[in-house]
Amino acid sequence: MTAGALTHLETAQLGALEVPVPGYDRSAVTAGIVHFGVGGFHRAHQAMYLDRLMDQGKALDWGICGVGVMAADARMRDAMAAQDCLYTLVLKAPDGSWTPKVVGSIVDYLFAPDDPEAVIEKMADPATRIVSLTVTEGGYNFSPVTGEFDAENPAVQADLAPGAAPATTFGLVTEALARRRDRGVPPFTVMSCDNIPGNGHMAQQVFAAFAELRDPGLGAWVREEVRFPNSMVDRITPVTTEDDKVQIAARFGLDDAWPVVCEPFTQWVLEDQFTLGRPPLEEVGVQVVADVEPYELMKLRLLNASHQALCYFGHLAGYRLVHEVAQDPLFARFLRAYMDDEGTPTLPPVPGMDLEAYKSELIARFSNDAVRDTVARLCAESSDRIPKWLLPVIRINLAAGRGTRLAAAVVASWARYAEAVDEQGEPIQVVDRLAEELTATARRQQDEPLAFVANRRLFGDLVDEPGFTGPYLETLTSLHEHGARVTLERLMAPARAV
Ligand SMILES: NC(=O)c1ccc[n+]([C@@H]2O[C@H](COP(=O)([O-])OP(=O)(O)OC[C@H]3O[C@@H](n4cnc5c(N)ncnc54)[C@H](O)[C@@H]3O)[C@@H](O)[C@H]2O)c1
Ligand SMILES: O=P(O)(O)OC[C@@H](O)[C@@H](O)[C@H](O)[C@H](O)CO
Repeated sequence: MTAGALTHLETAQLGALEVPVPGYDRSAVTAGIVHFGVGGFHRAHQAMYLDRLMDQGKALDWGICGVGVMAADARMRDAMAAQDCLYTLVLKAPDGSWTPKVVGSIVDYLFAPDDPEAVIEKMADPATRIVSLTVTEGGYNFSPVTGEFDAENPAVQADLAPGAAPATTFGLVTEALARRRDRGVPPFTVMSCDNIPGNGHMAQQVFAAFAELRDPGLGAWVREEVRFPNSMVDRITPVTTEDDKVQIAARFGLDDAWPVVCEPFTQWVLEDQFTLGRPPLEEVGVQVVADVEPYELMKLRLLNASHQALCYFGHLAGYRLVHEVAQDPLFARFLRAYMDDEGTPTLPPVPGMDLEAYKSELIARFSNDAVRDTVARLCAESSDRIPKWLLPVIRINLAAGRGTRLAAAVVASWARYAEAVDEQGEPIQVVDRLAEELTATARRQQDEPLAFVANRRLFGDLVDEPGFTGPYLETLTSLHEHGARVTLERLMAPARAV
């Protein structure tokens, strides 16, 4: 198909498209949700669930107004503006089939740096009943060891300065909550959809902490009056590539500035704690439960921790795509061994879940070669991920007197990766807000083997735990002497059946 035959994605062209489009009148949809962090995942997950409801003629007063606060979100602002906030979501199945749908549940997008006041007033509007978040693990601004809000962060300090126009999520949301309180409007619910243990509790803690720094009375009000449901969210959503856009144009004749691609699997487990109601999400497959924690722990310690287990070893072994790693039998055995021997024993019973089937499905999902998720995506921002997903597994197992051999090996693989030079002497681009510090410490470890994990802001007291440092050093030494593949072979010997 030539570029001339493409249909630009916009409202006026919906009738001309051959792919499924919103089956509802978008001009009748009003925003009831303000969402911070409109990236790939939000558009593959929450916005898709709302779109499903709207296709059934429901939840038309639960449209989404997206918000970007980071300078880089200007790109999303422009893409959204150019196509009436419409976008194509493509599910990529392992058999090579692509299932497209034009999603219409996002009806507005505000870029906070352009007009913070518009964002605040949108949230202060009584029509806004939920403010949801996918602002990454780093967006919660808390210490990985103490769990406390980092009030020293310069962006937070700037937002606390008297008379300052808020620029962070904390500043914007808190100002809107303050206006609602002053105007006698009940608060909206703050719904975190990030991969953080106890994401609702964490959101409550950091938003209340920020509000308290602004005004202790407001802090107490936020703690008491605002609801922060916990949730478990799951759908592997890689970064959209230029090739995705080219393929979508070729397969569907669609010119979409920023489509989203993802796996077919999706799961959302949510606590029913909403101050001003919620969309009937259970009607489109969301599991609404009283206690999300078991599901959340299952997902973070099996799926997300396994992602970290595969990415550094995988990169060092020369792989760049996630399915290549997961399809390698040695890696699949390692992942399954981590899940069975170390991840699973830390989990409480998970109601209604068959963990054996869940773990097998995870390996199959990672192996989906259509998704083309990248090892680089999983290696990014490790300092925000490892402390939240993997270190709790190590701590719990140490406290219970169980082994930590495999999880410690994963930490060692991160430490080796952070040296920023691979096994062939080629540079590794470490993407992490702490990259400079991490690489400097990792490069010292040839002489000072525990240098990397001596960073107590990330690892707490683990450096004092022989049950951790023993296997950690064993793997680190092996990585330096024999490389990733041989190290994994040694870790997996004698052979385990997967
Ligand atoms: N991609 C996935 O497979 C997936 C699956 C489940 C959950 N999630 C959750 O969603 C989050 C976002 O993933 P994504 O794939 O959409 O990433 P993305 O990079 O496409 O989007 C992230 C969005 O968060 C914003 N953001 C980043 N830091 C911020 C901060 N400090 N304050 C405010 N906004 C900030 C970015 O500007 C961007 O809009 C993940 O970190 C994770 O917690 C992702
Ligand atoms: O997006 P992050 O930063 O939470 O973590 C990277 C991946 O492990 C994660 O995105 C998974 O793909 C996702 O959690 C699957 O549901």
